[in-house]
Amino acid sequence: MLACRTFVAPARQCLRRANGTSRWVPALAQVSARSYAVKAEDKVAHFKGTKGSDGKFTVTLIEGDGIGPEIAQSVKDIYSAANVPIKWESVDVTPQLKDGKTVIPDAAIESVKKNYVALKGPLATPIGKGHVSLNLTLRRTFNLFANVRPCKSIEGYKTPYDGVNTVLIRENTEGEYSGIEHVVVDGVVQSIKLITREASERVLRYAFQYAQDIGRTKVRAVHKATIMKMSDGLFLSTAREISKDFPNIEFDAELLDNTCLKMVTDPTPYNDKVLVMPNLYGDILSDLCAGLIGGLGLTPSGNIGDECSIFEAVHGSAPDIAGKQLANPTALLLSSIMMLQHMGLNEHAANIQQAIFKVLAEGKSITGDLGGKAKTFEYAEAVIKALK
Ligand SMILES: NC(=O)C1=CN([C@@H]2O[C@H](COP(=O)(O)OP(=O)(O)OC[C@H]3O[C@@H](n4cnc5c(N)ncnc54)[C@H](O)[C@@H]3O)[C@@H](O)[C@H]2O)C=CC1
Ligand SMILES: O=C(O)CCC(=O)C(=O)O
Ligand SMILES: [Mg+2]
Repeated sequence: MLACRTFVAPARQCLRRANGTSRWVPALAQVSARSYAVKAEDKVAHFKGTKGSDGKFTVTLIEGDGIGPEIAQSVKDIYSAANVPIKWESVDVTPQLKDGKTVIPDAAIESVKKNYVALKGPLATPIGKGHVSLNLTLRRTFNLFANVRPCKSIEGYKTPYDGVNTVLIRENTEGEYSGIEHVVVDGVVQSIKLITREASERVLRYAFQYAQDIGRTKVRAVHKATIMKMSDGLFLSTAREISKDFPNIEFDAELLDNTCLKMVTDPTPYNDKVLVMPNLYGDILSDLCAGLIGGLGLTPSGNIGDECSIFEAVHGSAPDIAGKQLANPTALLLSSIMMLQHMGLNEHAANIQQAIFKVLAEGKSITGDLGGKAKTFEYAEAVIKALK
């Protein structure tokens, strides 16, 4: 296994060939089976950002809508207190119209391209008329083909399920979220679910490699190829093909509805697996998983591409609690920890992570979604006090 030793190594050096095949897959910071910590031997992944003369990395920050600015402020305060060598480059992603299409401002695109990594708060999408999802646009713009969504029980925070530790990888660029819709005739609309072998292969190969890297022995494809025989059928047959390149990983498949039933009955049989699935299923199932461990305030994610990666919480802009200091910043913080691991800043990641878990386990300064009374900033202050 290739492991890059320096942040500035050329990208190709930092990619590894997947089991003798002709394709290269990124060797990403990994969520280990026990924590969000990167596996020691995989310390530095394919991150290419460079340190400035002040010893700091520049990271693009998209604060987002609704609760976004409040939870982003918590991250900034905690990072500053923990002396994380990062300079934030805040960008505005207010959508612009160009040739009738919604686009993200060039300055934001250039910032992510330059820095290779971004932390992103939630962006709201209007229902029906209005701009397209900027979240999906960002993923497509940077070809962030895999959305890694781990979900792990928080020690000391009791839910009906103990020891949940699921890892879900969602195809992130096409499927039901391709955005191809049109009116056929008045009263009849058509929405295209686009599945390509190329995008399926890319995310599937990533999922098998990811399972191997974090020491999981099984990959399960979640699908509805019984109904969507061609589209999910292609995803599934591609999964079967790719699995042959990973003889040490057991591969099987499960229908999505059955997965939902089993997950809410007993999620622990999923702890030795990496689940991989088309876009929409991953979106829905990751909210379901969040519900198993205490809600959306707790679950992080990483949108991974060959070049750039964008880290964000699973949740949205939470307009019902925005502007009231009621939001739980843990999900964005844990996303930022995935980001630090991706950048090879593992000691800083470990320090902030232990502080978060300590505060959550103590339960004295937790936010309302977890049954506590702390405001967003009070929780952040408690995390700062718990830093080493
Ligand atoms: N990746 C992104 O930026 C995403 C954006 N969205 C957008 O967010 C907007 C709102 O969508 P909703 O369906 O309401 O989903 P949501 O995830 O924003 O909220 C669902 C529920 O979870 C709660 N919640 C979410 N995050 C929380 C946190 N950090 N702390 C405490 N409670 C939290 C909310 O208060 C709400 O009750 C929509 O415009 C949607 O398009 C939704 C999901 C992901
Ligand atoms: O872009 C949106 O509005 C929602 C996206 C979403 O739910 C997700 O990525 O989990
Ligand atoms: Mg979602």
